[in-house]
Amino acid sequence: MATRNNTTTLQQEQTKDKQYPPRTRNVLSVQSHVVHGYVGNKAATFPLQFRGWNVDTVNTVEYSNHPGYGSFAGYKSSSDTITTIIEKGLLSGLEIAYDSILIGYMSNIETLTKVSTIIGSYCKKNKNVRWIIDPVLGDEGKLYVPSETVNEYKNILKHNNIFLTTPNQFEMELLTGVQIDSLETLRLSFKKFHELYPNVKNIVITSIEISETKETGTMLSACSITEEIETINCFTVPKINAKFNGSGDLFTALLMDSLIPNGINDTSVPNLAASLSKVLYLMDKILRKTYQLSVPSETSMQMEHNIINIKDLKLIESRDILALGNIDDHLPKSYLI
Ligand SMILES: Nc1ncnc2c1ncn2[C@@H]1O[C@H](COP(=O)(O)OP(=O)(O)O)[C@@H](O)[C@H]1O
Ligand SMILES: Cc1ncc(COP(=O)(O)O)c(C=O)c1O
Repeated sequence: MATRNNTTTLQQEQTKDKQYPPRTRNVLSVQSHVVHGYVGNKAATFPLQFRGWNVDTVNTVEYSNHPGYGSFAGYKSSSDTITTIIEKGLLSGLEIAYDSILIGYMSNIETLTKVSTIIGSYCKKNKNVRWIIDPVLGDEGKLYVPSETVNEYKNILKHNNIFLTTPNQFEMELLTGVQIDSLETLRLSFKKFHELYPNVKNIVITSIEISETKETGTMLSACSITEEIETINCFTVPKINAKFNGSGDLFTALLMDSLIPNGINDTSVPNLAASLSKVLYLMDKILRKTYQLSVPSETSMQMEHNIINIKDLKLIESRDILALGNIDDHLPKSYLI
């Protein structure tokens, strides 16, 4: 009896939905790789696979662990190896139809330039491929790449059709030349971004701290789209008293997942602010779980005024969160600035 009921439910689902089961989407993800831990491709792969993606990973570095540990071993992949794998092996050789291409940490400017040239011409020929760029330049006022890299990202964003980019506050400042220290300058930075890079469709600033947020222990995340450049949706994010390695990489992967249809929700093209709201909700749950499993409660109390560094996301332990459905009633609401 139970079996028959289950079958009926499945049949009902199949007729109700446009496509059942959901379509498996394909992404080419060009990021760093660590043997131990979860940054770069290691932070993106499991969540994306779990949510129905084939994830083809090209590893820009192969490290034992991320450098934030204080010691590590490994190597940077040469730009020739990376470009041969992408161009000769995957795009020309196998002619894989990717839904999206995601680029994150590049080990040097030569790799960034070569990889972007290849992806740029692939996307020109295949207009439905979404190119997603997480520009890795620095954080909290500190540049951690050679300064020429900033100009290279500017060129790439200016001369290609980019589906989504996810700079942090400092990266947005570098790309626009506008220092963000108030809601007014935040708005100005988006205006400048749209003027400089009109072919970038969706833009999200991952985390923003200005004097107002510092007083309230919060951060902001904000987004805007080319079709409505005057509209900036802003979310208040409660700040957890920790610095997480890999959170930006996970964030961009989850946002890509939410924005690219899987056949079930094709009827309503996902909207950027709605997708960002879902991702912020999931990030909050995953980071709180990571904190709770990483920091003993006594230490947590002692650490109240000091920021603790959490080297590894607890991604596997967060699989129930990645599977969450019916979260619409709990999602954070945005406000316009
Ligand atoms: N300390 C934190 N407290 C709460 N949320 C955080 C924290 N750090 C990161 N996040 C979440 O992770 C997302 C990605 O942010 P972040 O790691 O700052 O990106 P990036 O790597 O681009 O600097 C943020 O939008 C936020 O939702
Ligand atoms: C090689 C590499 N890739 C990616 C990351 C993740 O960067 P973030 O912590 O800003 O998400 C790190 C962080 O230490 C890293 O060392």
